[in-house]
Amino acid sequence: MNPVVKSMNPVVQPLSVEQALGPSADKFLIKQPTQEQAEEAVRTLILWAGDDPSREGLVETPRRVAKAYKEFYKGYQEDADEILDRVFEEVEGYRDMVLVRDIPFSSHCEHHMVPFVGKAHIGYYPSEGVVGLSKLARIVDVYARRLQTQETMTAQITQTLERVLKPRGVAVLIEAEHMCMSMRGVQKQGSSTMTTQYTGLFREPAEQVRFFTMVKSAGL
Ligand SMILES: Nc1nc2c(ncn2[C@@H]2O[C@H](COP(=O)(O)OP(=O)(O)OP(=O)(O)O)[C@@H](O)[C@H]2O)c(=O)[nH]1
Ligand SMILES: [Zn+2]
Repeated sequence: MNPVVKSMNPVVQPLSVEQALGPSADKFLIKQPTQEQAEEAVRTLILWAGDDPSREGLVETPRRVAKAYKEFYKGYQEDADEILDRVFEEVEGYRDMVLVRDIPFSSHCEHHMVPFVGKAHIGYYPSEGVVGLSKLARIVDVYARRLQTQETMTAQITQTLERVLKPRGVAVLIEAEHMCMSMRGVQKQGSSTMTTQYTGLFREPAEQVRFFTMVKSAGL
């Protein structure tokens, strides 16, 4: 039986998309709803699920969900180009591939807002210096913590490295499991999706083989 749902606060209404977007559809001009409006939207979804947002176990949930959203989607507040603004040039002429593999990430697909979780592997051939290794992992998080598809995320990471570092080549491989395919819908647990994007030297098939072999070779 459905729980009895008490009336909700009539004053706070969730912001409509039109209100949030204003006259422009430019996503960077989106007016952020207030915390209260975000919490009200969560209450609406709890009702939609069929539960009572005013019962004890759920009464704090809208506040927690709003807080969690700040974390899940903090990439909108971050600028990937700024993260890469420091290049180390004193590397004794090192010019071979730099590969950071097995960078774990969790993201949310833009179609269902359900998690997809996996690993990113990033390789590049430096031109005028190298970038801090942790910065590559930070770039992954900037895009993972937004709504998008795995393909978009792969392309965005590649384009950012290409634009800012101007390397001789970039290779990005992402493998992930999409909860929208395992927890719901077609319900295929364990299937994974791989996406790749290559630029510069990595357009050569032999370089792609080398990259893939290094990604999949035995670890430490
Ligand atoms: N290409 C791509 N598709 C994705 C990604 N994340 C989720 N999807 C897919 O997005 C599609 C959305 O399809 P729709 O038919 O519009 O939505 P749906 O009725 O929920 O589809 P089902 O998941 O098949 O139930 C699904 O096939 C998902 O598997 C992604 O990162 N990349
Ligand atoms: Zn999905």
